[in-house]
Amino acid sequence: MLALRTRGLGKTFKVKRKEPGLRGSVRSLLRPEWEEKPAVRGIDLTVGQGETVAFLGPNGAGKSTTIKMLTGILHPSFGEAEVLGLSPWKQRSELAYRIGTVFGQKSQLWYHLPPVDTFELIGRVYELKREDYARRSRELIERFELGPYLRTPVRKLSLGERMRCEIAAVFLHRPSLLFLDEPTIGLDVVVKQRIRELIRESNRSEGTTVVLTSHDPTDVEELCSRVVVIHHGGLLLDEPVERMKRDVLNRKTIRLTTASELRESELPLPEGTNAVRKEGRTFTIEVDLGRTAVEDVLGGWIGRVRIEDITVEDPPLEETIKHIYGRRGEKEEGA
Ligand SMILES: Nc1ncnc2c1ncn2[C@@H]1O[C@H](COP(=O)(O)OP(=O)(O)OP(=O)(O)O)[C@@H](O)[C@H]1O
Repeated sequence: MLALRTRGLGKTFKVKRKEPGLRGSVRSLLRPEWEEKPAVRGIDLTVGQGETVAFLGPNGAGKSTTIKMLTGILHPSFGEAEVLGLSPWKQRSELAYRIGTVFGQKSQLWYHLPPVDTFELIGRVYELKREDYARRSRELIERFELGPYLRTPVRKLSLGERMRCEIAAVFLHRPSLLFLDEPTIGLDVVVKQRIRELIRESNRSEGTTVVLTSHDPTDVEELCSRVVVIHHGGLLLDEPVERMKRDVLNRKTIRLTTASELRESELPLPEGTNAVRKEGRTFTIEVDLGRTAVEDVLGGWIGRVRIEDITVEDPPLEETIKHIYGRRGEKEEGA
């Protein structure tokens, strides 16, 4: 069964054209001129029930606009969408009973109230039967280990504690489709891991469909089986995470600061590595894990290079997307 399907879904915003300077501001106030700004350029997408899909793209790519159309917040300019068999903008309140949304940057809990009060409120808004609400909230409080924070006003909770409550709250009405927008933003590594486990477990035990946006590659790797990349409002890539990992995430970035000035030619770089930047004494080196291992690269420097500092990181998602974009461009040119 399909959780959602879109055909040629798009949104064009009408924005005021503004000329520079004070005179321009006054003119656009008195005699505004409008221009069309395409945000989403016609997306075809299907997501099956129970799938876990990462929805990625650089800032301004059109992710939020797409999610807002799929949740009925925005009316599209063209195209069609069906979410759980409903039209999001025509049957918005019906849909609200069946989906859940978490925005990492915005809280749905009442700031001055303890989470337990918001839970009660959500139970009433979604018209859950008393005994059903009691059973479900008990189960979630246990699973998310919320006991210690339940009666503390939200304003006094740490970000990690609050996010656990946020995610538990969204599961109260048993949504069959979850939209998670940056659910682990700003959290420390341990809390991020716990949040991911809880989302994964809900997907496994309740078959909840998950559509996630995140700038953290670990969220994508650990939570999703499929990745959809949007760029300049259009679909760029739609493939299993495994394949993307093999092709693109199979890289690490090493940042090496040497204790003394070193020319690029003096740094031993084995096959499968590529020095992409040198700023002062800091080199940025990309490692293709399919061709060499990070420890072999580091091993080649020990005793030969005086090292002041070294870090090993995943390439930033923005770079990964640029890499995908480059690869696609090459394919299209070659076609
Ligand atoms: N209400 C609006 N009016 C005019 N333009 C808008 C509006 N909302 C979004 N846009 C524009 O549409 C484009 C897509 O924005 P959107 O917020 O969907 O991107 P995004 O992929 O979610 O980015 P981010 O990762 O930064 O949240 C951007 O160029 C943005 O400036």
